[in-house]
Amino acid sequence: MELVTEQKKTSVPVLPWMRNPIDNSLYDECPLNFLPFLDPRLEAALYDMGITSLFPVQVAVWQETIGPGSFERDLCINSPTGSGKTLAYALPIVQMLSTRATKCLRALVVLPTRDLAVQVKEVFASLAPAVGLSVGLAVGQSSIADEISELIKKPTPEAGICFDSEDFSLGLRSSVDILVATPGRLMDHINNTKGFTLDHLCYLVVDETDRLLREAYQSWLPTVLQLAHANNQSLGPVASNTFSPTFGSLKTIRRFGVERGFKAKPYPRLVKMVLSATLTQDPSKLAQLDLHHPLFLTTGSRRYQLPEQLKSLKVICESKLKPLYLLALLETLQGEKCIVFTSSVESTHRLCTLLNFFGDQKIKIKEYSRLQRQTIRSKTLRAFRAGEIQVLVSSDAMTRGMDVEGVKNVINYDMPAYVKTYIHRAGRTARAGQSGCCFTMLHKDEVKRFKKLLQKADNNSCPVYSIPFESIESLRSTYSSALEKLKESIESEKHRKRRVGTKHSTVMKKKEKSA
Ligand SMILES: Nc1ncnc2c1ncn2[C@@H]1O[C@H](COP(=O)(O)OP(=O)(O)OP(=O)(O)O)[C@@H](O)[C@H]1O
Repeated sequence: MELVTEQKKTSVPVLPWMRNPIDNSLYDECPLNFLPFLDPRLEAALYDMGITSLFPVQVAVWQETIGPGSFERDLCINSPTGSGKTLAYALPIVQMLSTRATKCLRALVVLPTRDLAVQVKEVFASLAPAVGLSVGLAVGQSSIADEISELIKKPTPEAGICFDSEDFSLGLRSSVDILVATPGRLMDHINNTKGFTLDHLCYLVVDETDRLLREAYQSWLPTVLQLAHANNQSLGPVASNTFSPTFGSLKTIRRFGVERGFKAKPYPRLVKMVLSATLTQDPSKLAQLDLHHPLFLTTGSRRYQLPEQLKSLKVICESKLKPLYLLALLETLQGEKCIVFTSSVESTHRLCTLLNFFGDQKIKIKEYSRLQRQTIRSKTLRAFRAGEIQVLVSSDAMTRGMDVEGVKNVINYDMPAYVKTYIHRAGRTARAGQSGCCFTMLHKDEVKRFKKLLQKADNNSCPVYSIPFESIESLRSTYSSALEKLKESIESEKHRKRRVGTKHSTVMKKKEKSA
């Protein structure tokens, strides 16, 4: 079995352009006042964000975009969690678009989840207004009608002039220069929103690429590429004067990429930037992105890299006493901000309910999972950011990309099944050069498997973190009553669900009858 896996691993070819990457770690941090070509308005906006220098990956990307690289190649960026990938793409895109005279949708950033998109939009929103650009969000946070009115500007009818509906839709324009979207809502707008067009798109960012490529999401990627490609052709040297009547004399000039082996003939293209802390190397997956002469930027020589300031620790415990070990561990962490990961939404709910039945807690513990409504999730996240909640028990909804200041610890209540999951979960701490700990709770039978998993992230150091025996003993007396309460709570939830289900089906039957 092992042998087969090994053979499989070695038989996957690494794409030639991935063999000689640029190493981000060879760059030093660069103070803003030394960064070449940085627009002074953006420099001021960065200072306002509390940023005084750029991190290595940001300097490397700046070189390849605004610097001598000049956006000539598509960029594939593999860089550890918390290393600052968002600003690495946001800053050059905003700077490039700062000279645009007319508003239309030029940059599209796609992310896998709503919370992540909201977070990234905030980074753009801290920069873009400084140079007169607007940023929109298409994630389904508000109603589609509200979203459309944020994204599309209607023509203002002049006094005495009456538009018929066709004229009216011709006058629709984008209200935003940059759009941050999740694939589902993006497709809704592509398919249904009048005036929404990718005709003028110059930059496409696919963040958390490996996650987004795993899911087809109504073929969002081929659709975006096809729409952009169709426009590329209409923007070709011959047809470069043919533009959508919507924009009158407005011309969209894309970057002119020079394809090697293409007789150095320039042609307009959509610039792509794809990023992850665990970027796929699978040629068939990367082929979906249709990259132009891609340049690979990675950090260090290893495929996967954990943040430098991250300490990995393991807690060995008996399965049936695991909640007690967790509580005792949380006690030793003394209310520091902490995320506890479980393997499913159901176990997240059960564990969080159980922990709260222990009573007499000095720390506030809340659940965060896809089972919950978005409004509840957003409220929980806000409270966690504000420090009103100290512990989040989370399913993998929190695993990728989420950036919450001051998270000191991550606890894997259930051992992650894959190294990529370990990397993304652990990466919620030790961000932006800060220190942090990732504890993994293991039964002794899991220790060997976990060691192998960590080795894939080149981590051979994961000492045991001991929980004092007395701490466990002191919790035992409340354990059985907490378990009893959990059982009752789950039962009553089941009843409630059944009642709601019956009520719903009675209403449906009545409706059918009256129809
Ligand atoms: N140049 C900088 N100076 C100080 N802080 C920075 C800088 N760049 C980014 N940060 C901060 O670092 C944190 C991590 O950044 P970001 O979320 O972009 O990381 P990431 O590489 O995308 O991580 P992940 O892979 O987990 O998504 C954020 O809080 C961000 O504000």
